[in-house]
Amino acid sequence: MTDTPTVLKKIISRKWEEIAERKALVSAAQLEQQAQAAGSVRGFVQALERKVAAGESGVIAEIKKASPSKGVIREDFVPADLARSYEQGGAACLSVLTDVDFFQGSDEYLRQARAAVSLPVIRKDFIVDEYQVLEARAMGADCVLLIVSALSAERLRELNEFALGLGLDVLVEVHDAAELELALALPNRLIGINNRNLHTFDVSLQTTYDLLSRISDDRLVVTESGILAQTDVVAMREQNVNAFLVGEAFMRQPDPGAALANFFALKAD
Ligand SMILES: O=P(O)(O)OC[C@@H](O)[C@@H](O)c1c[nH]c2ccccc12
Repeated sequence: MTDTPTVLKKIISRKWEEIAERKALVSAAQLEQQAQAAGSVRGFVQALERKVAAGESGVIAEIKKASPSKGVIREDFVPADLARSYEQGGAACLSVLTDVDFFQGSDEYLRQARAAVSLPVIRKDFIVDEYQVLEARAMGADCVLLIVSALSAERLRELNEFALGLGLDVLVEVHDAAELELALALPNRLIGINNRNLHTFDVSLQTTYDLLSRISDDRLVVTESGILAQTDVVAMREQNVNAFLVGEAFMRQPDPGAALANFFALKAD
């Protein structure tokens, strides 16, 4: 019996080809020099902490043109304008998709977005190799995403250490209890719970609620994907989830930053 490749598996196998193509153009040694020459990082975790400590929501606002499940999400796509709009709307951080083949993203979008604002930025991609972490640091990212379901336990630990060693923050993303165990074995402050299953694309906010009780207060939980309405934000905040990663709901609005401000304009009582 052969397994039907899930979307995540297709993306990962293409990722290895992409890495080989890129290594042929820029060696790891060259990239290391670029990473060393990159300026200082903007504290990604710190920016979220600051919002949450002030009783506000820490919002990671995503710049995403398209996705494999939704196709093109936004036609009018100028990363620097989107970044400024998000900053004005009160985002704590930005997320920029850099995957080319499945999300129509680009490294250049990350550079353009970051240069337009003073917010920290996460490179949103499918990281499986140290080379991509070096790329992230070299292109100016402040944080990287590590998706537990895309990695072995050992690779997760190695890539995490490598990223932290370069001064990057890391958002470790989980989707179920087994993945969460692996994430909790790391010292990281941030735990992302992806409400979207990357194998099937099913989305349920229940994913976050189900995993919450297993996570102690020394972690900062980021609920990711499928936050579509202010009622979702209210429900999450009632469970003491105060950090959010939101893309599509903002990207579909003419003014994404204004949408963010509306979504999160909640009186803390
Ligand atoms: O557009 P949404 O449903 O608000 O989701 C944003 C973000 O969580 C989603 O893009 C995402 C979360 N983890 C990922 C991993 C890879 C690619 C994309 C993602």
